[in-house]
This record gives sequence, C-alpha cells and structure tokens, in this order.
Amino acid sequence: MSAAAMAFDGVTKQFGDFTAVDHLSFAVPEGTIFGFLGGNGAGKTTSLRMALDILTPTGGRIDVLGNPPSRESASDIGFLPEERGLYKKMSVLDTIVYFARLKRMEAGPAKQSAMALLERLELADWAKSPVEKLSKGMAQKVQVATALVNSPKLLMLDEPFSGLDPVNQKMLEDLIADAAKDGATVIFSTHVMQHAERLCDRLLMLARGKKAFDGTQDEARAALPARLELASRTAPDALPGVESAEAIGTAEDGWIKYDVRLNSGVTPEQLLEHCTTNGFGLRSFDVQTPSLHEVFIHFVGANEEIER
Ligand SMILES: Nc1ncnc2c1ncn2[C@@H]1O[C@H](COP(=O)(O)OP(=O)(O)OP(=O)(O)O)[C@@H](O)[C@H]1O
Repeated sequence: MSAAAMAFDGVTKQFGDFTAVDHLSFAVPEGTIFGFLGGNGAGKTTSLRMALDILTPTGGRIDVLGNPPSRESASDIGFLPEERGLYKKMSVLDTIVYFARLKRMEAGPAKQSAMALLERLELADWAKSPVEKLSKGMAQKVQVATALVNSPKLLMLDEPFSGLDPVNQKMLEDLIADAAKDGATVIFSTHVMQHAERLCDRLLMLARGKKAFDGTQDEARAALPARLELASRTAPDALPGVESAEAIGTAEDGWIKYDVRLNSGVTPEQLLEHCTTNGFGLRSFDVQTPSLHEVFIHFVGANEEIER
C-alpha cells in the first residue's frame, strides 16, 4: 500500500463524560477517495475536526500528510466544513480568490484558478455578484470552490452533497473524481450511501464513535453472506451451503425461481460447482451484489439513521 495521507492510531475524543470518538484507527492511502460513513452523531465531523487541529484528541495519535495535525499544513489541505458560511457582501470571485490568497497563492494564478472553477461549476455569470444573492446550493458550490482553488494535496469535505440538487450532486461527484485523478487524496463524510458507492475506493464505517468497518467496497461486500437468484425444478434448500431458499415466482415449463441465501463463507461458485457435479438442473443462476446500504446495515445496524 502507498503512503498514508492521513492515519488515526487509537484516537479517542471525549466531551466531558461522553465519548464521541472511541479508539479509532484507520489509514487513508494517498490518492484514494475515502468515505467516512455513519449515521447522525457517529463521530464523522469530530474526526475531521481533530485532523484539522480544530479539536485536540483526548488520546491517540493522528498523522496528516506525514505530520501531526497543525495549521502549518493548511495550504496543503482543502476543507469544506459542515457549517457553511461565507462573507455575504463579498463577490463570488473575490471570495474564492481570498481563500486562495490565504493559502499563499499569487494573485494572478488565484484568479485564474477561481474563474476556471466557476466555469466548471456553472457559476461564471455570478462571479461579480455578492454571495448573498446566491441560492443555498449555489453558495455551497462557491464554498466547494474555496476548498479546491489551490489544488490541495488533501481534500476534506464534510457532508459535501447535502443541500445540493441531483444535477449539482453529480457535478460535485465529477469534480471529486477529477481531483483524485489529478493526484489529490479526498476524504468526504456522508450518510448517503449512493455517493459513497459511486466514488469511494475505501470506506470507514462508524457507529457511535467506533469503527465498524474499514476497507474497500469489495471487501465490505464479501463479508456479507452471498445471495443469488436461481431457477430450478427442485427446491434448492437442501443443497450444501444453502442457508435459505424462498420461492419467488414460476418461470415457464415448471421452473421455479428462488431467492437463495448462502451460509457465511460459502461462495456462489461453490454452490454452482456442486450443482453441476451432481446434476442439479439449473435454468438460471444470478449472483446478487449487495448494495452499500445493505453492507452498512450489516456492519452498523439498521437503527442508525441513514439514507439510501
Ligand atoms: N463540542 C461538543 N461538545 C459536546 N458534544 C459534542 C461536541 N461535538 C460533538 N459532540 C457530540 O459527539 C457526537 C458525534 O458528533 P459528530 O458531529 O462528530 O457526528 P457526525 O457523525 O458528524 O454526525 P452528523 O451526521 O449528525 O453531522 C454527537 O453525539 C455530538 O453530540
């Protein structure tokens, strides 16, 4: 694995008696898109704030771009906070340039980069307008631009999709994917599985401050018992490795469709091989890939608030 852009090692954060982040360890490999997934109050924002040196951990160690969290690294990091806020009277372009200058960009390149982002975000016509004239979603896109303007090595986006309509969500997904293609490491928090499903190389699932899962999407899916749909003449429930088989419909000529769940650790390939070797007639055999939502429920539980 390549070097880590961020690593937590046994990190805990307590607010009084309440433990918001509980002995959390994970690493974000450089150049990946990494999703922080968890329901409300899971500890996502608290973790990002510790990585940005806004909050100090109660215990454990954090490494960001090879150093402990510090304001010194600010120019290498782009951050979209959960609470959005910009100077209302400042123009859209000046706002983005202001943030670029804070990150030590020269005036010329700052303006160029800001305009390129505004074009990309379809906000170029608003460059001279004060921020207060923008809709909430448009203002959020401007704030995304302030995080991206200096092409930071590490992007941390806290709930970047919330408040955006589907067209703008897609625009932001493309922007995130392109930033990663250009070499940035992107960490974003969300409780909407679809964005994570489309974007993330790796995931961290949090439940009440504790790590519930950390790894790739494939690894997460592989941990779930396999499910498949098959059509056979005989019920498949007695086949080895089958946990349950529910008839879900009849195909022509007496073939019956079944929704089959396998025992943990049994693969669909093993079942198929058994059927072939033992002459168990099959008309169809379709492996069902679990959605990230199902994966989340498996690791974190159905009681956590989450959107599909
Ligand atoms: N400054 C604080 N003082 C006391 N408790 C806090 C503070 N900040 C966060 N918490 C608590 O820590 C827990 C984790 O909060 P956090 O904001 O990190 O969750 P989150 O995963 O980002 O949730 P959400 O999706 O709702 O934003 C919550 O129970 C929250 O009430």
